[in-house]
Amino acid sequence: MFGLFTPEAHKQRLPDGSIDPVYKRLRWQLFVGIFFGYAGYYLVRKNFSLAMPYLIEEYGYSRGELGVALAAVSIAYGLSKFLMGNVSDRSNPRFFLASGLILSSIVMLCFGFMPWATGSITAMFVLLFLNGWFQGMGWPACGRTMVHWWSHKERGGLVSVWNVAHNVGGGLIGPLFLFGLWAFNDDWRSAFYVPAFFALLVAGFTILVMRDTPQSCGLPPIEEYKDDYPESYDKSFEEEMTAKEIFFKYIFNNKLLWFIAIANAFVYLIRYGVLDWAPVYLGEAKGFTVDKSSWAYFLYEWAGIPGTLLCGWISDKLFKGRRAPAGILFMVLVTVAVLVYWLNPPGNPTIDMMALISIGFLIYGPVMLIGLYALELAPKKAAGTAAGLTGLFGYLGGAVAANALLGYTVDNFGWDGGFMVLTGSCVLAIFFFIITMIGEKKAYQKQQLELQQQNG
Ligand SMILES: O=P(O)(O)OC[C@H](O)CO
Repeated sequence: MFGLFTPEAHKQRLPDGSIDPVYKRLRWQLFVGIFFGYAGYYLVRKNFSLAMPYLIEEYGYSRGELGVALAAVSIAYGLSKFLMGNVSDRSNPRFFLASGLILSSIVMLCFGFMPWATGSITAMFVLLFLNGWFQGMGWPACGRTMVHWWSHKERGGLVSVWNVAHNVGGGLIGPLFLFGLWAFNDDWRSAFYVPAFFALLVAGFTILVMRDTPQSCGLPPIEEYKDDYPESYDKSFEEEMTAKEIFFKYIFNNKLLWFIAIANAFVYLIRYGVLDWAPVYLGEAKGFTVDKSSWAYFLYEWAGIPGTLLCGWISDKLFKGRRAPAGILFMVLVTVAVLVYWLNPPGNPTIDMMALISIGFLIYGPVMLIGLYALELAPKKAAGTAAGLTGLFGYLGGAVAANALLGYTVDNFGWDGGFMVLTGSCVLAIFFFIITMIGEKKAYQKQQLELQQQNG
């Protein structure tokens, strides 16, 4: 199986006249592959929550027990995005992306068709852990494709458009579940097998459309094609690296990467803290009914789409490709929206909804920027591992804390305590973005100085 992942050998360069049309066609084809591929991953990542009410009713599991099982996804995903990210940096994304999706779908088919799979918390924990692990194969494979096929200057716009794939996939699981209930006589297990079926179709599609590097298709590297070279670029950027080289040369000693990874932990605490607790908070503290809070949940996800696109555009155009200032701007606005969501007295549901939608609109921009920035902070053969490090912090630090720490805080200190944690996270995320911005400026000045010295 691992032979399947081996990066494809470079092919003889195509004649000059074919390079432009082939590059253009393949870039469209690959974008469709990674967009639908990653949306497919979310179909089989977030669907377990839909089955939870039925698991509570039929099997008598407590919320706490299911919460522990669910935490397995975040723990495994955080570890895997980093470790499988490193494997992905040395693998052909055509098969790597599809393999993770197929394996994740198989786990969901087990939940759908094997009664033992939902028969105990241990079985669910193990299966969800496996699912989280396979899920970690998606982002890095898409990242590898983006850094090999789009040049540095193009990536702000590209990554922000690609990034909305996860909102599209995450938003589709609700309607798919309704379709499953309608098509399969109200069988709630369709929450597992219907998205798994669609995810398998997507996996087949990605195998058809995905390719490895431009050189494996007889094309020049993207830097040459677009005449857009990163400052430190040299020929060695085109050679595949060993795991040791990636970790020790480009990841562990990369200070800016560590700062954005820590910022990501706080950003993810807000992303999942607000999202996962929205139905409970709105019901308990603001008197929302279930259907209203489900809508709020859906709108939070889809508001992220225009917000992400706007953030990418602002970062590229207003801040000339610098990521940290756009991150700071959006996080300051997130803080304001979190304060409104917290302090708005009960009885003003429109303001609550507006605040929640604003958080959804604003938070996915920084989420995207951190992923994009990670891709930019390492050479392209180490990009997946770099993004993986931010995922490790985001999920092991942020998402797990969003469930466990927030739940514990709300139990012991009420919603005011919970919102103090969320507001503190906003402030800390901004703080780490500021440190990154200072580092970003220093690195830029150093590069300019080196360039001046080289030129004369
Ligand atoms: O939370 P992840 O790892 O699925 O990433 C979501 C977004 O794509 C981040 O850029």
